[in-house]
Amino acid sequence: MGFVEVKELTKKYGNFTAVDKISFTINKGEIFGLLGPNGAGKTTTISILATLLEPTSGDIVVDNYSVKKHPNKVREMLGFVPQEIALYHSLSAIENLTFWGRMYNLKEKELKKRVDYVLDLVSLSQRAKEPIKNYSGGMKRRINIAVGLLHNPRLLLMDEPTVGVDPQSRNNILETVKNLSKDGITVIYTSHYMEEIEYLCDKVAIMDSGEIKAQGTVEELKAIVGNKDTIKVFLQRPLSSEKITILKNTFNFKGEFTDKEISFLVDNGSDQLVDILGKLQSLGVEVKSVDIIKPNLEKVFLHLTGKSLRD
Ligand SMILES: Nc1ncnc2c1ncn2[C@@H]1O[C@H](COP(=O)(O)OP(=O)(O)OP(=O)(O)O)[C@@H](O)[C@H]1O
Repeated sequence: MGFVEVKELTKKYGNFTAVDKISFTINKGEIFGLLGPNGAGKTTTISILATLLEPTSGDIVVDNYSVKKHPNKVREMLGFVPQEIALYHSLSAIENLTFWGRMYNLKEKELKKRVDYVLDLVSLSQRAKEPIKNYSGGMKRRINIAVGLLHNPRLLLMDEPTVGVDPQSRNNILETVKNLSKDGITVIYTSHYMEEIEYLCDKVAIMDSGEIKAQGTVEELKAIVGNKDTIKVFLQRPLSSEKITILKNTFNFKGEFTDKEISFLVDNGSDQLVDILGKLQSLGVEVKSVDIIKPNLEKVFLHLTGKSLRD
């Protein structure tokens, strides 16, 4: 039994099904990614987990407590970082955090310690006394994350936490999430940025149109498209059909030949590159440039849904 069990979860808004019978399991301390484009149903799923929305059918169980039967028990365990920033702009970071800490009923002595701790975690201790209105969007979002961590949750829900943030804050957020997981906190992270999901997540569910199209580790998902590198060789001159036949007979791995480029699907692109270029040269093929493309979740998404993640 996992720490979080999502069981045939469905959410309808009127006649429209936003989440359609999805199921997944998350173990304690894992970072679980929900990857999908806008409208896939990620926020709806995470809002049900946060006990802000009720499921139409199905259930989510966190550490044996159902969001339907024991929402208060679930709420105690989780920290929620929503997409919208809910901070008082004229107050400082410390004042905002203290306000939220009191909402969580933290005792004053404990509260002060936790405020210092979470500010350090998001690397904003130095700026903590300034009003939030002086902060960049990314810094505000980091304070939002600090709020979600104040009461020491065992499960942290993060809904697209890096949308619209500067690169420095983005890196800080990604490193914070990694460190939380090392401390045993379970994290659910939604995003439409596949690079973040690949970097962070132990397991991933690919969502589209309210459904989970595939789930597993990043490696397992990449294996759906073959888990091979593509070496693209761009040509100086178009190849004759005779030359293409010779090339096809020479290279015994899978490849695609057009008159302007040749793509090879290989196990380890950088190891095979020199050999491939050497063979092409000996056959008189003039090469303009070369690109090695690693398999990624974007390719997997395209393969599963027929569309791009960033449509
Ligand atoms: N309150 C609502 N009433 C009606 N439809 C809704 C409501 N909330 C969301 N939807 C619809 O449900 C679908 C899933 O939305 P959801 O916000 O869960 O997706 P998402 O993957 O989180 O995308 P985003 O990144 O845009 O938030 C969308 O088509 C959205 O328009």
